[in-house]
Amino acid sequence: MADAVTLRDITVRYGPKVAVDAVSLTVGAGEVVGVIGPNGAGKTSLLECAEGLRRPAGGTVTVAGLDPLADRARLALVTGVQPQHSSYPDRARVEELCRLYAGFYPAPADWGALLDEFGLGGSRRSWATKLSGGQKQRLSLVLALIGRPEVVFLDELTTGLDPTARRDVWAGLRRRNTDGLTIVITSHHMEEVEFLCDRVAVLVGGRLVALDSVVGLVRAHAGDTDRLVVEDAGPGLRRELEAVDPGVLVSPAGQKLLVDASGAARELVTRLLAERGARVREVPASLDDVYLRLTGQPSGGNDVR
Ligand SMILES: Nc1ncnc2c1ncn2[C@@H]1O[C@H](COP(=O)(O)OP(=O)(O)OP(=O)(O)O)[C@@H](O)[C@H]1O
Repeated sequence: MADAVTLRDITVRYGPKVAVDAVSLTVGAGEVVGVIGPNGAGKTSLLECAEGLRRPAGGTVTVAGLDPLADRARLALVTGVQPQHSSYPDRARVEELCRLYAGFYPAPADWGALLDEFGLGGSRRSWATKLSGGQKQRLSLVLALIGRPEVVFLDELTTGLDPTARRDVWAGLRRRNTDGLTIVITSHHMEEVEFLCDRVAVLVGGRLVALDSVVGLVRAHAGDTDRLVVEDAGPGLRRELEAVDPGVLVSPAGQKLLVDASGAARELVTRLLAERGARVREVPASLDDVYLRLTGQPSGGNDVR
């Protein structure tokens, strides 16, 4: 697989602050790569170097065989960018923006169909600035896709989108990826990254601390953190479980309890649950667990699957 994006030893500085510290990352043509990490980890700064929006203090970048800064005009024809925050002119309707963007490219996509696909068909005549946060986010995705790019950079892809819209966006990107689109996303939603990404780069404090498939990351960093789901937990069971050991974490999830326990505490928990006749199943460790391990903080997602 040829590389669509090559970032080699990229360093970004803001004054004395090192925001990205010698990060190397390649993205194969047709691959989907996610960049995750806490706020301020350097994800946007790194992407901006690939998008031709920022000159790194050190390192080299190639995107679709081009130098993003020297070949910016050509790069714009083959890449699409969904920035983290979009701002639109005050008096521009959605359809006017689409028409304007379509005019930049030699063979643009059918933007009416794109608007329909991403749930904006009824908003064609709306002022872009008056759209809701989630609608603005979807418009910026439509604008990123209008030029039929080879590579897209999507910064916080579905932040602010309702669950149905998120799934529509994922499905739309999956279809395009099947047709060859290379996708680089940043996201704080681990479920999204698990669903979409072939490989995941984890940034912490500007450094690349891990890069692998989700399965590889889980195996390397969270192999011993399978969780227990207790079905139909009776009253009082949560307190009993928490009393087993201070290291036991119990979260309520509807009628269920989600239990994190390892080592000796896990054995005690398992015995207690057997004594109480609880129905228990194991959920494999997930990217959430990897994130927690590598960053020391929860990702915000804690779904029982
Ligand atoms: N224009 C700027 N001037 C000065 N410092 C900046 C600038 N942009 C980013 N930073 C700093 O660089 C670091 C990395 O920021 P960046 O936006 O790349 O992180 P991020 O991982 O994308 O964060 P988030 O998840 O919050 O979007 C942060 O400490 C941030 O405060």
